[in-house]
Amino acid sequence: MKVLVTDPILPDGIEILKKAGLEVEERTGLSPEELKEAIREADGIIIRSGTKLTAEVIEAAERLKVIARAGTGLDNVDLEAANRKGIVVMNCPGGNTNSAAEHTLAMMFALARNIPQAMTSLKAGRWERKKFMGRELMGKTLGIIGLGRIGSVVADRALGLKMHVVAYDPFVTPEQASKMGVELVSLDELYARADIITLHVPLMKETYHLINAESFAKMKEGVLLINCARGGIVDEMALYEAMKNGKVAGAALDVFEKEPPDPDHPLLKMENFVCTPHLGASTLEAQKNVALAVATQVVDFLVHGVVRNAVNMPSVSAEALKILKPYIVLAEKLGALQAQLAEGPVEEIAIEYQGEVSQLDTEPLTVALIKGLLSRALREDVNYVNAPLRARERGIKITESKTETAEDFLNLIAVRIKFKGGDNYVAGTIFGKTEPRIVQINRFRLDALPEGHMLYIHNEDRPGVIGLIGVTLGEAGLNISRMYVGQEPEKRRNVILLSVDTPPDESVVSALRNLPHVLSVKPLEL
Ligand SMILES: NC(=O)c1ccc[n+]([C@@H]2O[C@H](COP(=O)([O-])OP(=O)(O)OC[C@H]3O[C@@H](n4cnc5c(N)ncnc54)[C@H](O)[C@@H]3O)[C@@H](O)[C@H]2O)c1
Ligand SMILES: O=C(O)CC[C@@H](O)C(=O)O
Repeated sequence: MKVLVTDPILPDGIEILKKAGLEVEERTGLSPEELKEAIREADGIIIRSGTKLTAEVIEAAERLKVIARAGTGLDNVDLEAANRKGIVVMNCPGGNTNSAAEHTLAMMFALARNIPQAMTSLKAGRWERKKFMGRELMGKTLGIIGLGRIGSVVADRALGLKMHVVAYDPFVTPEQASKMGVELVSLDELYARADIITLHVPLMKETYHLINAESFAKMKEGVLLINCARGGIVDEMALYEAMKNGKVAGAALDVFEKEPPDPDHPLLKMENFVCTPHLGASTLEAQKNVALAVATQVVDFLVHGVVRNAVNMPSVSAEALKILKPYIVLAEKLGALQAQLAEGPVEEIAIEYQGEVSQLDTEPLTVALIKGLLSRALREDVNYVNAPLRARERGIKITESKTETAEDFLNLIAVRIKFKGGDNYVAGTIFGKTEPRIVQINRFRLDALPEGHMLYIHNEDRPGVIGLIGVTLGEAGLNISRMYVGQEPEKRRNVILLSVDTPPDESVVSALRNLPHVLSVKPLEL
């Protein structure tokens, strides 16, 4: 398998890929056209912020299975296009958190003490001590927008500088914030109170131009602004205006809406504007962390099938996968069984996890079950990434419930589906630690290994029917490897589930259907 690396990552990471037997193609600085060509044959791609994976580029990939970001931000990847193609998208959060937080602090000091400007002036032969009067950080209020990984490290370090820290983050509780020593406030209150504002939110629809002319109007006179998160969160022209009219006394940007910014960008001409070319993660430590992390994740996924830090499918660690794997297999087979039993388009799937399995992370099992069900109709167009999306697109309602105990079994996955015109119930369990079994199909209780070519037969409970079925299959050269027979006494009906070594063709199925007392025959593939 081939991994394309289109932004520089440290050799330590490349080594890990090669040692795992992956072919590595390092090609940086590609044009969009060159990227489309290079990605065509890749099984995985590793990127940083320099590569834009647009829908058009992703569409050009013919066997791509994973997009891995050596870093955090995924705003340069068209996630929807990746979802549509069933490509796993993963990042390496955490590896550059400290570096990005320290860069933010460096920017804060640079702004507060005019370090870049003073240095430029001195290097130009001037000695301007009066001009570069600074301000202390101690006692000032720092407003953090986005109290996630980086925001909280910045908060911790700022508290060490004896600053007051207020933060706005709608997804953090006041209790969580207060444990960090941070006061959670509304965005307007943050604008009103902060002497310095720093941004640590991802760039999304909701955060695009979050800082705009209206927000500057609500800020304190002489506020300092720092953005080491993503370009586009700040409306750069509004910032320019706010700096020109003195509302913002200084601003520091590590990131720009367009990278690199045009050389005549008006902010670059402002003296109180400090900037770096997207260096937040550019430390040896962070680059080593992300190179090792991204390479290990890609190897884990391409070579061992283990998914970590994926943003578009449930992530499962290697340890968890060992426990979950048999249930994933069972869930997928239950989905496939339901798809083949359904006599109309599926409208609803209700999954109940009972007993031991209810204590596990069942999200991957639900995804596997949906995949098993939809694979019958959509084949290669559905996988673990896009299965829930495909189900939603088809208007299928999915519900999941859990009960701690399972009657008669240690663990049970029960699935009822509603389709146009009826419903079906199937349930399965894991025997021992790894053996999947189907234990119920509607009211028929059984103990069947869900594997290979099977026939699901309803017949009237009369002597000789099973014999006739055996003879018909034997005459067609089909060997029965397993057979499960159950009764529905009140209707005097039998249900037979049998496994055959080779798939029965249509003539055999129709011969079985024509046998006396046989009511229905359904071939199944599990
Ligand atoms: N400059 C660099 O080189 C560099 C390096 C690393 C990360 N980053 C960027 O820094 C940003 C933060 O990274 P992180 O690892 O801390 O991410 P994170 O996911 O840990 O934290 C983001 C926080 O933002 C909050 N949030 C989301 N929407 C919000 C909104 N509308 N208002 C307020 N808060 C909101 C979330 O609840 C979360 O707590 C990302 O954009 C990332 O790409 C930049
Ligand atoms: O690739 C980089 O150096 C930038 C990384 C950073 O922006 C991130 O989001 O992790």
